[in-house]
Amino acid sequence: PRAHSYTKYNTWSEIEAWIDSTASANPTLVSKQVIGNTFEGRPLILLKIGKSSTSTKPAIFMDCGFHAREWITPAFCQWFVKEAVETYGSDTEMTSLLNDMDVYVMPVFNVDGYVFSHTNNRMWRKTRSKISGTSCIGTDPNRNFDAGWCTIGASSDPCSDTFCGKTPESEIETKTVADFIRRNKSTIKAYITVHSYSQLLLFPYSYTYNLAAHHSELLTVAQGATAALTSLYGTRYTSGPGAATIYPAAGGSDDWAYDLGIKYSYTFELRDTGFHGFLLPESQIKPTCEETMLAVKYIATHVKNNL
Ligand SMILES: NCCCCC[C@@H](C[SeH])C(=O)O
Ligand SMILES: [Zn+2]
Ligand SMILES: [Zn+2]
Ligand SMILES: [Zn+2]
Repeated sequence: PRAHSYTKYNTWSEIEAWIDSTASANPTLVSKQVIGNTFEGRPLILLKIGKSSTSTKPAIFMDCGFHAREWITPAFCQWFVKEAVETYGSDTEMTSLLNDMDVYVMPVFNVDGYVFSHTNNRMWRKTRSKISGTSCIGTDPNRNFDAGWCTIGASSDPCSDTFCGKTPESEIETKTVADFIRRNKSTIKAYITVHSYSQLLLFPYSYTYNLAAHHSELLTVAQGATAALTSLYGTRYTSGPGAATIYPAAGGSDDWAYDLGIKYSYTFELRDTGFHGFLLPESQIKPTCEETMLAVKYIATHVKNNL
């Protein structure tokens, strides 16, 4: 049977096994939490990364695999965890980050969709929920959050790839993560959601063209993060508010987190700009993850320094 590798697109079962082995191999830095189940009954799993402490530390929440076909994103979340456990104690930035904060990493948000994209349809995007009254399957989880829900850049057609759902948080995956973040909103200082592709670093709002209250700080931090990213291999990124930078899109997790009071809320669109698109070759996993680490560490360090 295939083994887990940080430089290949692992199957869900390989990722699940990796989660368990990583947590058990690093008991003082890593703990596993199952926070719920998907529509098809798979576990929704968080890894809590940070120097274990009896007191509650401020935290960052990062998720990958929102959209099934965006395979580079679970690869990045796995890479982040690898870098954290490997460089804690040697890399000063990572060490002070994990001493002072916790990072909740959700390697795969849309587990059912990720499995389906491996077994049936590589280009699948949505969840795999059954919707009453139609044979069409699934909701776009990034249109399903209660943030300007279904007002713009989303569809009320269940057969659309941007179907917003029958109601906000109709998807059990959305509700489970929203509940977790609501429960922990006093400690969660930043929300990062990792998508592909387009090479963008986006921040609120996408449900309106109005600028966020913290627009200037969010832009400055995004520009610093993308400059750090570009410094490694020259990969060019664009930063900006979602509506104007990519397209208007209501119901997004980033807008929802921001309006909940989590100021540092970012959406990444990783490599590339369309040559391979969602089918990014495995040869680009390492460089993509290495450069993205620089951007995520930049944001995390800014958050830590501005607690
Ligand atoms: N909250 C919307 C952020 C901008 C759009 C992000 C992309 C990722 Se594939 C989308 O959900 O269409
Ligand atoms: Zn996406
Ligand atoms: Zn995308
Ligand atoms: Zn190529």
